[in-house]
Amino acid sequence: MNGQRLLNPHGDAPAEKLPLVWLIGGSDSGGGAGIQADLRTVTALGGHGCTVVTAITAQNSVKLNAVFAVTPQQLLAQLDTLDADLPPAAIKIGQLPDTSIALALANWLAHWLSKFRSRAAETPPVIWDPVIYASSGACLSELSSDSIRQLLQVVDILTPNLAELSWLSQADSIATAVNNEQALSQLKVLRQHFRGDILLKGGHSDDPLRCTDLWCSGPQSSLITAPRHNGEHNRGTGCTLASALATALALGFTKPDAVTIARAYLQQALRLSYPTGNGAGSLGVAGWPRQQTDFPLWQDVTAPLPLQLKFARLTQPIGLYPVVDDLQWLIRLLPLGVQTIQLRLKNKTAVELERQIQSAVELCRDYQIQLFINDHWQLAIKYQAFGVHLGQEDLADADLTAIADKGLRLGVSTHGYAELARVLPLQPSYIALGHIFPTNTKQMPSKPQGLKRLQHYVRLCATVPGVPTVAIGGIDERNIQAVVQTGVRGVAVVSAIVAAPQPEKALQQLQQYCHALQLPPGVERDGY
Ligand SMILES: Cc1ncc(COP(=O)(O)OP(=O)(O)O)c(N)n1
Ligand SMILES: Cc1ncsc1CCOP(=O)(O)O
Repeated sequence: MNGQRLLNPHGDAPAEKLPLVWLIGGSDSGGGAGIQADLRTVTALGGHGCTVVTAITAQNSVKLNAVFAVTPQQLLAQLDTLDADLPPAAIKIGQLPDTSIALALANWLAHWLSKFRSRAAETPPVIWDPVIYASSGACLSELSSDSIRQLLQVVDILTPNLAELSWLSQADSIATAVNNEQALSQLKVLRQHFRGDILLKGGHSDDPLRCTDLWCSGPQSSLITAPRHNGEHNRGTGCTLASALATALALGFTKPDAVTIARAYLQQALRLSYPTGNGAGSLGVAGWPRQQTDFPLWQDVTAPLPLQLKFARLTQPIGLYPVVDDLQWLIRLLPLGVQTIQLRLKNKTAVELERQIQSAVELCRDYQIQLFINDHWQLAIKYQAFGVHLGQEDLADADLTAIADKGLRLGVSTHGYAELARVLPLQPSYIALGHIFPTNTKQMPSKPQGLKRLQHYVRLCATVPGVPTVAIGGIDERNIQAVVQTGVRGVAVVSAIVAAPQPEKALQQLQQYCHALQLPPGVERDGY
């Protein structure tokens, strides 16, 4: 070691406390699964794991020889001790060897969580990976239905596989896929006594090519698909997925983003898996997932995107990208050397909308400027605009096939990993990443992403050739340099130009910081 400390993948201040993740589960003497796999995962993703051991298992890569449950007293001593000094940002539960341990944990957590609720404080998310069988097939958990019901009262996210779903819903058969009738009816039964979210894992489904999981959160269901990894060294996949999920939640990611990160982390770990003994080996450990090929495809069950379409590419670098709400702005700003601009018309009459879009297209054609029309894709097609900018919700309603077939470019808004996993495979003409800083221009349902996350998103998108990135939200002359340094190809601004005392001057000043955006690296030569 050269004395340097490892950096948290999502922070550059190693002296800061890392988010704590409590790992409640069994020890695997072989080191492939259980608390050993959990600890590796939490560390790799930038958290600090604390352990509450529920059982000692004697296992190697071939066989499970014995399970020794701790006593409820030993369990409670560990929980109380951690609670006194090391408060968790998330809790992951794995193996619960018997009913007495499950009940002791459920009661302890119910009491502990009620203290948060009485202060109206947010509770740390509790994730339960309900392991019943080791991958060798040996039984790890024998729980009464009453203890399962009590546990489900204190759990926020459940991560069963198909066998565990059948166990939890007391069905007499195991479904063969996460979204067939059998699985859906078992989920319905489970949801009668579980209020939280479910990540149903499809690793044991009958699809030889893909591994598809189902994320059920409130009324929304999404399919999360990745190529199936057919290697034999796959001990601890469930533990790794659930502890990655807990860590991403502890780091402050939204649930869909945390699920996406966890799935990408697992895919990367499977790709890097290695042999240990004579049986199934262990998963590799490699830190924050960065390659798009490790990220799953995220699809809404009801509105999957048509991924076979080919959108036209940009013809110039994006550069400084003003987003304006009236044609008058185009007339003022176009002569100043803008390469890309967006007309984001809100609250206009139908007649005015059409008039402005038609004039804007003609004007930008004269100046050879890349004009994106926000939302109004029918009018953009009608007047042959350079491109359309759509939000995530708009994607389901718009005729993407017509946009692609008519040669219009497509820009898409994203607000995190799950949305990126949804739209990166679509290969739009650019991807907007927002909002980076607080903004007063638009009420945002999400939190600002900040520069660190922006940097991660930019690097991830850079692994998909020809899809440049644009940063948006709260960008002004105080922070634009730092934004440009993340490697984004465009910087979209609204108020820093249109609310400036001298908009033309503000635009020219901001442009000066964007020179680096004019020099696209070789990989993007086929399309900016
Ligand atoms: C470059 C760029 N990024 C994001 C947005 C936001 O678009 P959308 O999600 O469609 O929301 P509204 O603009 O309609 O409020 C954008 N317009 N441009
Ligand atoms: C439309 C939009 N989408 C995400 S943030 C944003 C507003 C950006 O405006 P500003 O540059 O004034 O923060």
